[in-house]
Amino acid sequence: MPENVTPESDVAKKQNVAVLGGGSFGTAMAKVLGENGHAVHFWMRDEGQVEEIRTTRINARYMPDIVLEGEILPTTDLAKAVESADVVFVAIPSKAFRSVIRDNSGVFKDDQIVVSLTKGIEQQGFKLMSEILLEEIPRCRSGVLSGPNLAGEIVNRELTATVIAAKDPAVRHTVQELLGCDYFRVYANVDVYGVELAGALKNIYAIVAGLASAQNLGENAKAMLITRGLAEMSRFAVSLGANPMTFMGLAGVGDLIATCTSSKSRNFRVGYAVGTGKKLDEAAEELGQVAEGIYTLKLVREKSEAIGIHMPLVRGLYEILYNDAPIEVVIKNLMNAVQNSDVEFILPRTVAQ
Ligand SMILES: NC(=O)C1=CN([C@@H]2O[C@H](COP(=O)(O)OP(=O)(O)OC[C@H]3O[C@@H](n4cnc5c(N)ncnc54)[C@H](O)[C@@H]3O)[C@@H](O)[C@H]2O)C=CC1
Ligand SMILES: O=C(CO)COP(=O)(O)O
Repeated sequence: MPENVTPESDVAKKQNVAVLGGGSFGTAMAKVLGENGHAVHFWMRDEGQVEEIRTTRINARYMPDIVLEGEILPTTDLAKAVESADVVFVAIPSKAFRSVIRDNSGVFKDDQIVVSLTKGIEQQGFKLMSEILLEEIPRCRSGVLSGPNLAGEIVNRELTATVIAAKDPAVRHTVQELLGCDYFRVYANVDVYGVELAGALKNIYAIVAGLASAQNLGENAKAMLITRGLAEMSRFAVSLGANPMTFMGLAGVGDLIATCTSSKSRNFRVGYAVGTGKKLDEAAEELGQVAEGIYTLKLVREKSEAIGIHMPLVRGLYEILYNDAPIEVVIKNLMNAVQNSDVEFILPRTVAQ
């Protein structure tokens, strides 16, 4: 059978799985897994939230209108959740990802499958979540899930596709079997770094798109920003070892489309708020949920300058968010920069002398 086709069944009908993180995306994935007939050990820190889900089957803070069907087992006992599970999904924001895994590294089992759902980059050392898993729990088999996956749509069973990226084919097949259903399709990739970096980088361009929307820029401008965002993020990722073709897939262009065109994206909403004159802190505070792009922007700006990769949208957005640069000045500078190659894998970019 070809590598990219899911075998009949690697996974017995019902599995024990764990979802770590009780926010929007943890809840969305717990819901899919529960509806697919699996026992979901759903870990979160807050005892009140556990009690609420246990008694009402609703995670009121993050998904107030959604009833979680199936065998959902909320708990504050991470060790018990992980020990009970064959496969662990981690939906913890990047800022806390390492500490949660490190503090509990002893409870993971040899060869256990651990899948990151997180779209961010660690502040120290520019580490992606799969790299953190490899460092903290090298005994486990890891994968990353990324794609155009707005949690608020998935919980309403709106048709969605995603990507599981893992080197180990058994990890890819297992995750396809666990999550796939008539509203959720799981495609496979082996370019773990590319898929993961795409998911983190697109958050930056979702902020840009929100800002453009607030400024009432037209459809041409929106298309320009999304496409140049794609050029910029793939240039950066390829320089770090990602496969450029990954950016043509769901985790690249797919996720850019979903988040750059919708106010359902929290990153888009932060950009929109700043575009209407709010300060970044105020916009983030009002959101009340994680917008990873705010932190990713800082790290990518620093990294791109260190390795000499041209990222004008990153630089411009950084100036607006962190140095209070006037939006119209940044736009003017971007529009008057050197007119360069469209697709630089075909025609190399002209580098200014
Ligand atoms: N919401 C979405 O549509 C999607 C989100 N993601 C990614 O999933 C990750 C998680 O995001 P969301 O669930 O949406 O965020 P959220 O803001 O809705 O929830 C974050 C959750 O993490 C918990 N948390 C924070 N620090 C923690 C710690 N130290 N220990 C334990 N729990 C902690 C919070 O209590 C909260 O339950 C992010 O990296 C995001 O980019 C990926 C795909 C879609
Ligand atoms: O990654 C996402 C959808 O694919 C979620 O985006 P936000 O974090 O901007 O809401």
